[in-house]
Amino acid sequence: KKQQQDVFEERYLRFISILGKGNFGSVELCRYDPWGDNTGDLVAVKELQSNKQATVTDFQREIQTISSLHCDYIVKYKGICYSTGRLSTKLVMEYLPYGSLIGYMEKHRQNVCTRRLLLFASQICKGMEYLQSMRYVHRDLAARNILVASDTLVKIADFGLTKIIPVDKEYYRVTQPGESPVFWYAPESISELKFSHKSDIWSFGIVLHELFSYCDISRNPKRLCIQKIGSYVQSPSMAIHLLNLLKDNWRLPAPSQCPPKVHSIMMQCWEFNSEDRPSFSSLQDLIENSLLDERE
Ligand SMILES: C[C@H](Nc1nc(-c2c[nH]c3ncc(Cl)cc23)ncc1F)C(=O)NCC(F)(F)F
Repeated sequence: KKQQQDVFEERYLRFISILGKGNFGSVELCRYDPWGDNTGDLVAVKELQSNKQATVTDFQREIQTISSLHCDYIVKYKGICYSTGRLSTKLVMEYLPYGSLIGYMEKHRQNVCTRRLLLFASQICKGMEYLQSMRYVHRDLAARNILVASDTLVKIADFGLTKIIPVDKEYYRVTQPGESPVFWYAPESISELKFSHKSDIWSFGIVLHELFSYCDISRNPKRLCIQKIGSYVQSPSMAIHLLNLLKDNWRLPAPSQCPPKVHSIMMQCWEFNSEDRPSFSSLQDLIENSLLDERE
């Protein structure tokens, strides 16, 4: 069942640095160096922080999910490492040296043009189209979960909240509200905890807004919503306030210098009724069409 290259021996995993902390795990930069001469590959190793049973099964599901995905626009699974000491499993993935999209934008925003933003958008859309073809709902699509592989390639990562849509249904209903901030959630996810390909589309619209805001922290979705609602409001009533705003047809304001066609794509992703939202394949065409405009 586990091909040989899937198993990484812990004694050859050399810790280098902490890359970041996710929902319930942390990701470390390591070198897998069986020859002990620093010629081994750099890898990203995710391990569970807390060993609460719920998260162990969630982590097993995350490993199951990412190991089943084979797409240029999704971070690659490399294998697992059975940590004897910690009695835990570690997830070994490819290491993307350009880091998170948010960090990349902070550093390079001056020379990222509209065409490159649209290229990144179209790659995320292709990754999501593939995910949908496997009947997965990501449920946490956000710029913080996009990695940069090179100046011209981004990949979707972090499948900690990803679920499979049952064959007889169009959506997945979670039992308790998740950790992910509601500012990326479709209305039906806030009000009924329903997640579907169409709720991923809503989140894609939010990611488009983040891209065209160059992931500027001062204008991120959470900040803009809280400014509108009032910072005195605490969650969970924050969710209700946001839901009422969305019902009243308030939406995130267009980012400055955002091409009108791109803003119109965001607005289509943010149709209140999920069936009025575009599919990832039609989104692909809308983005390619905007890309053509940018060429003229
Ligand atoms: C918790 C971890 N956080 C971070 N990871 C990296 C990173 C660089 N290069 C990487 N290569 C492979 C991986 Cl899996 C991560 C990184 N950089 C900064 C981080 F804060 C993470 O997984 N974040 C989700 C996502 F990967 F989508 F960004």
